[in-house]
Amino acid sequence: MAEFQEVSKQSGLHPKPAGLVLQYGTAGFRTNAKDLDHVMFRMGLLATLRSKKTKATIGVMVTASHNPEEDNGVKLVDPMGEMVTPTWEGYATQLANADQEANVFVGKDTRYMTISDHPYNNILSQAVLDGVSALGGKSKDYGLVTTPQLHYMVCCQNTQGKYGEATVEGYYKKLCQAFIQLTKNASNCTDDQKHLTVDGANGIGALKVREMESHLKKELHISLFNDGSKGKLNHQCGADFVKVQQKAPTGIEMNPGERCCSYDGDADRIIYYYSDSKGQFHLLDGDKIATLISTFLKELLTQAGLDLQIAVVQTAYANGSSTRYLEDTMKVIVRCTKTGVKHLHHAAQEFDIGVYFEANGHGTVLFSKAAQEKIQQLAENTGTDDERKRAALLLQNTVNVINQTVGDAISDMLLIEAILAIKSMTVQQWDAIYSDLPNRQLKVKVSDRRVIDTTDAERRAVSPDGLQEAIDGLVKKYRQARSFVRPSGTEDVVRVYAEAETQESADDLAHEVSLAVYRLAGGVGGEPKPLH
Ligand SMILES: CC(=O)N[C@H]1[C@@H](OP(=O)(O)O)O[C@H](CO)[C@@H](O)[C@@H]1O
Ligand SMILES: [Mg+2]
Repeated sequence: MAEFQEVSKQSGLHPKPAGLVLQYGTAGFRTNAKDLDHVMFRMGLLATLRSKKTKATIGVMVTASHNPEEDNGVKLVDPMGEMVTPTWEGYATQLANADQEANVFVGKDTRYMTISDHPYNNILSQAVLDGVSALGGKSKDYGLVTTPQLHYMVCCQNTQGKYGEATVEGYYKKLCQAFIQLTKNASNCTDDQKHLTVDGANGIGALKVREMESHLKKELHISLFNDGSKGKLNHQCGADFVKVQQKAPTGIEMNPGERCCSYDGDADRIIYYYSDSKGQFHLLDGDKIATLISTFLKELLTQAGLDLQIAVVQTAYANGSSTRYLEDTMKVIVRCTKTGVKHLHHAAQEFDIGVYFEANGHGTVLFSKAAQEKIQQLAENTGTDDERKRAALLLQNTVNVINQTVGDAISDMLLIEAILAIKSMTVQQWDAIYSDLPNRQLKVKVSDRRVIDTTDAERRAVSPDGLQEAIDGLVKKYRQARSFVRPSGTEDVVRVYAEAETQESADDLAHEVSLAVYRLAGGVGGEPKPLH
């Protein structure tokens, strides 16, 4: 805290001359010495930040080398003595030229609010706001919002309102209007079709979906459970619990055949499920969602006569059946990236339409600028024939119901509900598009998980020696089997994934691969135990 106040106070003592713009050149900033005071101060700040980032000492050299005596300059030196990386040259230019107009939007979820009167989340977001103001930035505190809502606000702001209005009301209006326009195309939609059970994970998503309800004009009837009024955040509920445990969350009432969905704690993931008449639980994960959405989009593109390339981006955790269905039956391009949304998002940007979902239910759809323009032209062109126009309008509203900035449980839910309504599809029919291969995920503790290095989008291990050969040998024993291991990026474990023709085979394979990891990659604690 103290240093930020100091920064703020000090910053006023080193004002930037009005209108002066300098560029980080080949060798740093260089100009007449009288114009460099603010640059020096700010490069001090930048060097401090870079030092913290690299956990190393950073050099600042004040010199103008061979320039005339009245000039001076400054260069930043990176940890290994090399010049500061080019990306940071850009930051340096921006910081030196900043008219103190940093603008930061801050939001928070409901975390800790369930602990009686504990003000933790206020303290934390206030610390962020203080940090921004200490560096002279402007900020806007959105208070309680979902993660994707905050992403949406930032995008609205930086597109000068083209993406939408940067308010929570604006978000509801845009998404719900698009949803209502879409569902107008659902003829004879029954009350059963309009009903959805939502598990809010006792988090921010519950609050926000309730806030949004009036905008839906009764086109969707939501029964909300785990709304935070009594249960604990993410405890025995929420998207991650449902996906990993492959069972229904506690705290909800499920009737056979009824569609249910779960959000996660900050509402950027969604998972669907239902239980059949025999009480058997069925999960519809991110792969099923990606398949439903891409099927819908592909049909609309054909009807609209639009030649746009559509791709689905997955990770190694995608069920093998989903990949096969997408490639062989739907004939769409499928890409596999490393785990982590930033990788999927990046890959999806390369296509006219990129549908990306992690199996755990985090995902969205990206439309290139050109694709959006083509759709809009067709929708607005008066000469377009009726069928093409209808499809183009549906595509346009689909674009609007989607939060393209990031995976968004609420937006994804509205899109899925609209698709099911338009196609008059039950959750069972959706589930029957393809059958998941039984699968199992396990974790193995090792002394240093970095000994495992992978390649081919994490599907093959290149170290330690012998591990991949061992996995290959085990996989051969089972039908329709696949398995891979990778160090988690968020927990101190090695994750093991296996799928096979039967649940028993998937479980056995996962166990045997866990043993191989334990033996070859420095397992700690007791040996992994068989599941049966
Ligand atoms: C198998 C799995 O679900 N992994 C998750 C998990 O990453 P790991 O690196 O596997 O710990 O957390 C990530 C961040 O939330 C999420 O993007 C990812 O999908
Ligand atoms: Mg989340």
